[in-house]
Amino acid sequence: MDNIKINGIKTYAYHGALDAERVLGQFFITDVTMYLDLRAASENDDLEGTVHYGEAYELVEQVIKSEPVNLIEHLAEKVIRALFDRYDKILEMDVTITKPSPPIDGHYENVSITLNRKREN
Ligand SMILES: Nc1nc2c(c(=O)[nH]1)N=C([C@H](O)[C@@H](O)CO)CN2
Repeated sequence: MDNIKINGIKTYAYHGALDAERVLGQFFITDVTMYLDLRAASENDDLEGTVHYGEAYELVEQVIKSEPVNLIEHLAEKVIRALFDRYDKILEMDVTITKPSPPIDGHYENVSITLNRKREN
């Protein structure tokens, strides 16, 4: 299916299950893939037939900067709900949230979760 991706949205926020994460904060990286029919936009060269990725970006940032939650899974669910509510055209979505530097000892690149959701209504 056609899709629009917004990659590597980097936001400083205070999510996390640990007290230290709520106090110090950290960066969160969000990647969004929105699946929708882009034939109207690609054939008619018209922004009305698609999702304005600049506006979608701002909505995602707004959600990530909103009140802290424990899990990045829950944060991703909030991003998905906000985008589905705002844009009827989106039929399916993948949202990945990455913590580049979580407070976990060890040698690894980062941690991330991905949710895939299809519109239900
Ligand atoms: N599956 C998850 N596991 C953990 C999360 C999370 O969001 N999803 N979060 C934490 C802490 O907040 C982490 O950053 C460090 O302990 C732990 N595990």
